[in-house]
Amino acid sequence: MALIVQKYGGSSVADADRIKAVRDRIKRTVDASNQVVVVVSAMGKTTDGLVALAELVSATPDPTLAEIAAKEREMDLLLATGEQITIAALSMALQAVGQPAIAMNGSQVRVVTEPNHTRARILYVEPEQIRAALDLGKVVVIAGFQGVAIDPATGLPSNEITTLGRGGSDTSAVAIAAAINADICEIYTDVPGILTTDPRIVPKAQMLAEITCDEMLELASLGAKVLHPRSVEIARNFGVKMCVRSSWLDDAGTVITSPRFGTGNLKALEVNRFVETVSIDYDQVKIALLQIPDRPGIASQLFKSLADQGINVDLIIQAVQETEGVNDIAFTIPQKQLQLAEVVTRSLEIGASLVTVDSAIAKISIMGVGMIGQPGVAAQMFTALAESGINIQMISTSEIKISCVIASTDGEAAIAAIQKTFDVPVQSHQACEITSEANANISPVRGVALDRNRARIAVQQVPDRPGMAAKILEQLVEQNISLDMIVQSQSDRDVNEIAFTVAIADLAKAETALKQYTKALGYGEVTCDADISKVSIVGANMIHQSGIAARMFSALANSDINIEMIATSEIKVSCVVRDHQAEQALKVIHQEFNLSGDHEIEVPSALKK
Ligand SMILES: Nc1ncnc2c1ncn2[C@@H]1O[C@H](COP(=O)(O)OP(=O)(O)O)[C@@H](O)[C@H]1O
Ligand SMILES: N[C@@H](CC(=O)OP(=O)(O)O)C(=O)O
Repeated sequence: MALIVQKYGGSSVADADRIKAVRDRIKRTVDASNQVVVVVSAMGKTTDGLVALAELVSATPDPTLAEIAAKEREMDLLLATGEQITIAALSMALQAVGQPAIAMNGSQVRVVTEPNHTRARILYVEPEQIRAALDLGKVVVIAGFQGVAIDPATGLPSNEITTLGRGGSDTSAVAIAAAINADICEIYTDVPGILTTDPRIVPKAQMLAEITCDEMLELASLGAKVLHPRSVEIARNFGVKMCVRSSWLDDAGTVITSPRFGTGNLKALEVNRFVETVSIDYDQVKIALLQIPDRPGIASQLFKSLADQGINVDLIIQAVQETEGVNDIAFTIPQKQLQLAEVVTRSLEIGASLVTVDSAIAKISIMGVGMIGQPGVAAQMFTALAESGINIQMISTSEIKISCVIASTDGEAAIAAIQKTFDVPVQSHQACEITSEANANISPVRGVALDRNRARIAVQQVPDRPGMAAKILEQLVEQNISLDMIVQSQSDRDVNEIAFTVAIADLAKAETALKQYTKALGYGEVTCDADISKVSIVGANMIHQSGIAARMFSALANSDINIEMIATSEIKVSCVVRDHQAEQALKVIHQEFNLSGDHEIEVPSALKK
């Protein structure tokens, strides 16, 4: 007998017929001698409807931060009703066919969360009531996406309802699976599994039989909404076996593979150690091209020429410039390839006003899956460096890694400062091999993701001195705003631009918070742009092959799509493009890496509209 958690998303329980179909699958699973815990989302687009209702009755122009915060408690009460409808209906449906079942909402189970409304993290899940109901032969049907806040004064659960953030019921399911030590957590949705990209945009996207947690984390956090990234993080930390399947089909789906056994603390499910290691790499040189024309094809020409010479580019950063029509691009490469890279870069006629080379640099990185959605971690890192008087020259972030380029003479002090702040071991840096034979056959790009829910904020004329990045981020951390793709441009002046992307929903709050401190912190204009999208490629094997980013940039350039921001990590490359070109961007990149299969994927919930 296996203990199985099955999660059904909104599309799988959208109406009475779908609820009955789900009921039948659950019954079959129980009849095959398994114990089943079911986690469900709100029916269809119910949550969207509730959000729209809140907007209709309470929207105010230019809300203050206090007004935004005041609404969040009621918002949670409202949104939590969606899942409550589904649990009651599904439990009744099961009982009607003779299957004992009990419906429980997040506070009845005691899915205990931080006291943060609208995006609470799960602290722990009490397993006792679930186990007791299972022992009575019942199917336990639990509302996903919601919990009950801890009371910080007593350390006990309060009566305050919280929600986990949009898409959060995958996270509820995996957290519950970890807490009850389930054999597997199955995520049922409207596609056959994880595909190379969203089949609603590229119908011939291909199924992946397996995907690693690391790849899935990046894909999910870069916009593949099929899984909530925090659910993958918990699966990885706790060694929860996980798969994604269609609730319309009996196909096996995609298995999410985890490289290690779980070591997490069940009393701090989503608030484990955020940062796992720190590493420093002195074998890097920074090349910056300043004030190059902002038009399609520039990045592609540059990185293609470097790739043609076998130069393995590590960090690439392209940031926004205060001057219209020009950009700065900076990148790092291994020391031994400097001479060649310099010749290539200087011989290109792409109109850079200046090419600078700095070989006295080091790249310091912190890593950890727990960093996802934790706005405070980057700020803590930048503060640790600032307090030691260390200036950050370049920043690049991914969901699970933050890298800063600093002067190599600051290397030891930087490691000491970060170890003190995060209490983490130093991981020796492993230089990456260029195209090893063993890896040559595995596709370097496994998936392409699009995130249309992001907006870009650029803070201009930031004084180039220690502590500025940290101070800027702290304003956002205070508002609990998660940001990603933080890029700080290289500059020949004594000011930098710091740009990042935030969820569109957080844009007004972020803008208000940052504008409040313009004078006090001495930076220039804060500009916001909600008309952008982020398109990314992901693949664990990318690091072993040079020229992958160049191919992505070329595909975009050939379609006349301008790249407005670039950020890379070992396993992903992300580009910001204009929103109206976003789908086209995704399609041409998917095609460039030959990711399409030979038949079209059906998305049953999309057909119904
Ligand atoms: N790489 C991908 N693989 C599979 N589905 C994807 C991918 N990227 C985006 N999607 C989208 O995710 C959708 C499933 O997520 P979601 O709508 O949240 O499902 P549910 O209703 O089950 O919670 C799919 O219908 C598909 O359009
Ligand atoms: N109903 C919530 C939670 C959720 O996870 O939904 P779904 O599984 O349908 O993405 C939302 O729409 O955000």
